[in-house]
Amino acid sequence: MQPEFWLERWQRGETGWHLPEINLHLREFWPRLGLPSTLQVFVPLCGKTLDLLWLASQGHRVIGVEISRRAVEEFFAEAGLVPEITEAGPLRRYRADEITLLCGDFFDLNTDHLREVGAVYDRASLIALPLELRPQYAAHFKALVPSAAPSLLITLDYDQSQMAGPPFSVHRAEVEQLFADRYAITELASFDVLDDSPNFRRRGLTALAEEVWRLDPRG
Ligand SMILES: C[S@@+](CC[C@H](N)C(=O)[O-])C[C@H]1O[C@@H](n2cnc3c(N)ncnc32)[C@H](O)[C@@H]1O
Repeated sequence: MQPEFWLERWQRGETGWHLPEINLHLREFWPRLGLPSTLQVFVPLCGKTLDLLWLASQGHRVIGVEISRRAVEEFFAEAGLVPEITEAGPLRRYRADEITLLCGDFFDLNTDHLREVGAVYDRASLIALPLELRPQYAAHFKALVPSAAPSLLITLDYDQSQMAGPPFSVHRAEVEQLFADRYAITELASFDVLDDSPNFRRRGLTALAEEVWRLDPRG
């Protein structure tokens, strides 16, 4: 997916992935990771998710990256926060209280941006990327995210021949292929969500699972 695809989706307000509430799986499974609230949490491809606010409410410092300036500015405006804006290399840093959003391309992030990260929450970023880009995403992720940081990952799994993405289907085998060199991977839950997704049913899906993964750094 080219950046223009996402910028146009935001421009046209076609943001069906955006939830009007905190993600239920985040609420349920994040506490099970047992992470100290002192950790900074990285949220890749964050959109304007309210999950950023929930993570901050748990005491975490939060850093997200999002390519759409509209998404970033709407996030702060809708949260009633006035961010301080500074340049951060090719990205633009918006910061208010404990939440920092880097506006720009994930692939332009460098180790300095994520130096303090201690955990990751990824909902719907891996599945936003086409098959050929996911290995690059995972490689860049592993190069930048400090090696001790665990992740909570939320993906979708369906028969990719029934529907073109995004969202793309990511099977267990691919999660393993992308991340098993660095992380022990545990599937925490798999939910049948086809009934919650009439749009995807209309597009031809006969089964749709939402899967929650825990990625723990090895050694
Ligand atoms: C499917 S949405 C998920 C948003 C968010 N994680 C959520 O749960 O609401 C994917 C987001 O990634 C952003 N995005 C896509 N490619 C990106 C890139 N290369 N760098 C930064 N953000 C990107 C899009 O603008 C979009 O907001």
